[in-house]
Amino acid sequence: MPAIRYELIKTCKQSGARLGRIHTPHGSFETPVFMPVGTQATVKGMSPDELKEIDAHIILSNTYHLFLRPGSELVRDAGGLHGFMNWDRSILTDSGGFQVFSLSDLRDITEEGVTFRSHIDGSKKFMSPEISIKTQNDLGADIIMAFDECAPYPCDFDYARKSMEMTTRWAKRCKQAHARPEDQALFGIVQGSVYPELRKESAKQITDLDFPGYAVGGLSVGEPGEVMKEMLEITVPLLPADKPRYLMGVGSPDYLIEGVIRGIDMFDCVLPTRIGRNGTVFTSSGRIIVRDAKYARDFSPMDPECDCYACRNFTRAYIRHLFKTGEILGLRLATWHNLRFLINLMSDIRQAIREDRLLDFRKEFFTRFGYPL
Ligand SMILES: N#Cc1ccc(CCNc2nc3cc4nc(N)[nH]c(=O)c4cc3[nH]2)cc1
Ligand SMILES: [Zn+2]
Repeated sequence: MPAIRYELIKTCKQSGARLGRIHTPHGSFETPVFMPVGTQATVKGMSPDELKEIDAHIILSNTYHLFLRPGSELVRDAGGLHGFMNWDRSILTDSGGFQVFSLSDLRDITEEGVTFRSHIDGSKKFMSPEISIKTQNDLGADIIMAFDECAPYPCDFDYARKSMEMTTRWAKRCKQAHARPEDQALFGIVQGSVYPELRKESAKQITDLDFPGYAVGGLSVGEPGEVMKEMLEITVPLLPADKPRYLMGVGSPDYLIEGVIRGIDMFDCVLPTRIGRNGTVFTSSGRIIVRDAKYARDFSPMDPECDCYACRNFTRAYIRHLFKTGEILGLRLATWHNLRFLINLMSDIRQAIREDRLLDFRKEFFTRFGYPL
């Protein structure tokens, strides 16, 4: 009995996008879905009850951070991530590959694994496919990710090829090391940088290993948006239609819509929570920097069309005041709203798929939000 089951409900006649449902040991949820990021076993500024209030059904946490602090054995002994953070819905953990490359320095990558210095205290650490999987087995997430190398952008073809082939060898080692495939679904990750031939090869090599779901990695790393879309158009059709497809690190409204149109079911990104903490919020007519002086006497909600707690109870003037005075509630309300905005966007996208009008929805949304068509 596999740990998760993907149910394909409908394909949009206008765009080819999919409406689905993923069933996990901690509940099921509709797709396409946006996953709030809770890097260190907490979505910054949000309690589990508040995440449920905004209708979040799956959150992401990071192996790299929890491996360094507090350590996966402590989390295991606390009842895994679900017990430790008291979240009884679904969790996905990233494998640490990307974070090692993006957060720590003094790295040494070998076939065996990666030696790096902790970004916390500079101490020398080592992570391998086996250590990543053992850590994720301890953390107990419903969906875990293969330990991969996310090639830097840009990189030359030869580096990308060598890196992609090592990621495939590492993926095999992850499958072998995985202790509980019936409880935790291990997703493979397709690499290949921005080279079509390598993307096709990686998709074949990774899908030949037969995982319960697949991620498109190596994107949202600084490449032009057009290149990301091209890589999706090449890669996604090579992934099995009866398994979830997850685009890692993507979360701006335009690329959520573009990714769904190209067959992606799952997304995660720190964008809504990170820019929220800096006072930038989404509204139906584009982003606003709510801490700007122009909102000092603006007694309207952040987004008049939003149903969230922050927009129903507070004004831009008040939230600007909270940011200007460094009050924690400001960060929380902006985070709360940005997450609810993206969760509502995914709900609108799912409804557009049901009604076979996702391309029309894109046009309407891009026009109102101020994106170029
Ligand atoms: N604010 C903000 C903000 C900060 C960073 C980003 C880029 C996130 N992009 C990204 N995350 C990723 C995670 C990943 N994890 C793994 N294991 N492998 C990847 O190739 C990978 C690729 C990614 N690309 C986007 C927005
Ligand atoms: Zn709101």
